[in-house]
Amino acid sequence: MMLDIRDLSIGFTGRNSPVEVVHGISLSLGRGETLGIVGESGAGKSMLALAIIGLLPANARASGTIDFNGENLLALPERRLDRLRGAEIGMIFQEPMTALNPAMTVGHQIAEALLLHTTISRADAHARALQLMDMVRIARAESRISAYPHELSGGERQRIGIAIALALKPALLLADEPTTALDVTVQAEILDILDDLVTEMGIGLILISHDLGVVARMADRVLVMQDGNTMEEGPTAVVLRSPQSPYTRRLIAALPRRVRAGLETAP
Ligand SMILES: Nc1ncnc2c1ncn2[C@@H]1O[C@H](COP(=O)(O)OP(=O)(O)OP(=O)(O)O)[C@@H](O)[C@H]1O
Repeated sequence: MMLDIRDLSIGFTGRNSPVEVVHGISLSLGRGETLGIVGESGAGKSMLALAIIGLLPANARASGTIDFNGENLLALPERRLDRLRGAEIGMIFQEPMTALNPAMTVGHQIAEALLLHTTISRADAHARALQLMDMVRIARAESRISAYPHELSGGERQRIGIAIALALKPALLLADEPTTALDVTVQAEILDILDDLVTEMGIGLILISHDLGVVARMADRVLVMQDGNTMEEGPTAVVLRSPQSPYTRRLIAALPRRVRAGLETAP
């Protein structure tokens, strides 16, 4: 397995007693697989993703192991983590505007990821930025490459976020509510792009969402979290067809009827 998390707990130290928000989660993911993590606000989904990429808040403490290709990410020195981040593990955030630099053209931001981590020339980085923009299906990339983030739509900004995350061909992509801020139609396009990347590039994708409908469409396996615990984990079709935990049943029941009907007829 590319990623193998065992007994991961995350807590916050504070003036009062320490508070644990993730309690002994285990999961694994291979290349070309999508794992959906679903659960309501405060379940600990984002903390889990931040622990994997080594970006937990300063007052957070994690225990357990996060084995990524044979290395325990929780025990790596910061410099090694810095290299892994971006190069081997990419992350896409909910609100692309806050992840992008408003004062830099989008082409420049994609190229910068390449220039920082590789010995590529400026001209090649520019050409590669264009290619990446094509990959995330930005029409007329040549004319959009010199646009600033505010000149793009929300969906286009999220595509740029994905292009940056992909620049260095990571093996693992973490997407935390990547479509929550977007219109439904744009949401579907972004999910299709992510789905294609998993298939075509063999990326392992962790897709985090509070929306079981989104996860059900995308994920091979699903992990249901509540209050920092795993409530249920298994192949998506099995979990949807015969949910074991009352919490999962409630999530399924809360889906719009049309979505539920679609899930039942899905392969
Ligand atoms: N810096 C912090 N200090 C203390 N507690 C925190 C801090 N950041 C987050 N938490 C707590 O950690 C818990 C898990 O938060 P997390 O953001 O992982 O949830 P989530 O499932 O991603 O929810 P959402 O969908 O709202 O982002 C929450 O109870 C939150 O209050």
